[in-house]
Amino acid sequence: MEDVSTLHIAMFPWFALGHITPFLHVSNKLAQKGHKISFFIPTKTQSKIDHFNRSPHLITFIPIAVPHVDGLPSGAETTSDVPNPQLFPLITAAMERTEPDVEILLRNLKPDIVFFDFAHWIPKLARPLGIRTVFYCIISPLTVGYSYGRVDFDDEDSQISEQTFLHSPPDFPESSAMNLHLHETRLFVVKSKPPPSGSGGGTGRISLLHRLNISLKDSDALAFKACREIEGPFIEYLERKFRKPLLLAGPVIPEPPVSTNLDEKWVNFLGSFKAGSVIYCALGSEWTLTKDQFQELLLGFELSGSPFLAVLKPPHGSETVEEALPEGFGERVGERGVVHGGWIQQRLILEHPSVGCFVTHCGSGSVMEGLLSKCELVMIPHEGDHFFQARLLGKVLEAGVEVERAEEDGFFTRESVRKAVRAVMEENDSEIGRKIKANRVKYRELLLRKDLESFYVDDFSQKLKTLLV
Ligand SMILES: C[C@@H]1O[C@H](OP(=O)(O)OP(=O)(O)OC[C@H]2O[C@@H](n3ccc(=O)[nH]c3=O)[C@H](O)[C@@H]2O)[C@H](O)[C@H](O)[C@H]1O
Repeated sequence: MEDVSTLHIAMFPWFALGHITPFLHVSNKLAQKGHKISFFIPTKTQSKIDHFNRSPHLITFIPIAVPHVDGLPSGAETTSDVPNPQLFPLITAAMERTEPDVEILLRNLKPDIVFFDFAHWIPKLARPLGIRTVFYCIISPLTVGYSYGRVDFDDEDSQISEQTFLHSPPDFPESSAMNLHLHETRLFVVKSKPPPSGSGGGTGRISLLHRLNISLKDSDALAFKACREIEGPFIEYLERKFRKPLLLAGPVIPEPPVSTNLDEKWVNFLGSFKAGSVIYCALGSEWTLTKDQFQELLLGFELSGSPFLAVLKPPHGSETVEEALPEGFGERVGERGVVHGGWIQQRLILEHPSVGCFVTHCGSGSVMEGLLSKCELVMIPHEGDHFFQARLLGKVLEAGVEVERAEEDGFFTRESVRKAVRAVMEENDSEIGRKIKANRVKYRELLLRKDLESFYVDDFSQKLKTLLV
């Protein structure tokens, strides 16, 4: 019988840094168990993540040439290389065109297993080659459980509307807490419909949710970056839905940053405030606010009375964050607040003792970093999985507060921002605040438990081996 003491695993994540990076984090954990990894990566993108590779002797990057698709900026490889989300379908189309190269690589490299996510055609390529396929999902089981099976993609007449997504499936855990708001459902409608023609053609015109459904159905096994201690009921829900192995990689806590040096500018700024007093706000790598929401958010921080550091892209229609600031804002907040338009060392900022509150869009990376920090959490979810992460943190785990928004258009006001921030920062003054703080401490301790991560990585590694038997 074949020796399965260690495996050769190929990784083929969706061409977005929010996916490539967590695929590399799980590769690091698997390499610690001795598994060899061939990591398929768009050629120029490799330099952006090289520094996360903790086991270069076991993790080899395999460059993938990304074909040009009309309408994409020259050289664009991932979603972070395009100026707006309307161009994401073109990235999808470019990924589809790598299929012949991926097939040759799989044939030549002969891995035991391939991990993939949105490239729904991987099982079809891999099966004849005797390679097992794992749909590795960096978005939560909760999100997948809520979204799966809502639309019959084989029925061309299937009607898709906001109502399709408004309520949880019948037997869904915590169903009333999970129901989406009307403004949130629209995004799911968009993600259910094929992108418009002129989006690269071919299978690039399969909707994102359709892709997800095919991947879930056709793969040999499902695997999630998740743990039962946090998402138990939702994991059990998926186990009931899919009669195939469901593996858990655990929280997959990224290794600490190599550099321990926070830029001096931020050391000086944060160092001038007392412990736990500063609000840090960042909305991930993809979200650009409208100008009025950009201003409401900042006015909310101003009203809160706390010092703040807001890391935001210039809003739509503005070249810089400075030109978009509310009238008289700089004079009023003075040294108390900074609005920064560039990239920042988020993990180091969150570790700074002066930072007491993290206002997050609930991207999966930021949620984990927030839970691992000592900060209180305020959630302003932006899309897809963010909504569910926000409900999970706010309503199920009761470990943070979500900013209230208008049902119809999702608009949040300065007052709703102020209210959420004050609720967590003055936790000692209210029963709800005290409960949230206690829960946040509980989940931080849980995630930092040494045996939690090692249990999941060991178990994940073992169960992957059984897929070969
Ligand atoms: C497809 C989508 O990718 C999304 O990525 P996004 O960048 O929005 O958010 P994070 O996962 O928090 O990832 C953002 C990452 O960037 C880091 N960072 C951010 C801003 C900054 O100034 N400096 C930093 O170091 C941050 O620390 C985090 O690790 C999400 O996954 C989402 O769940 C998924 O659906």
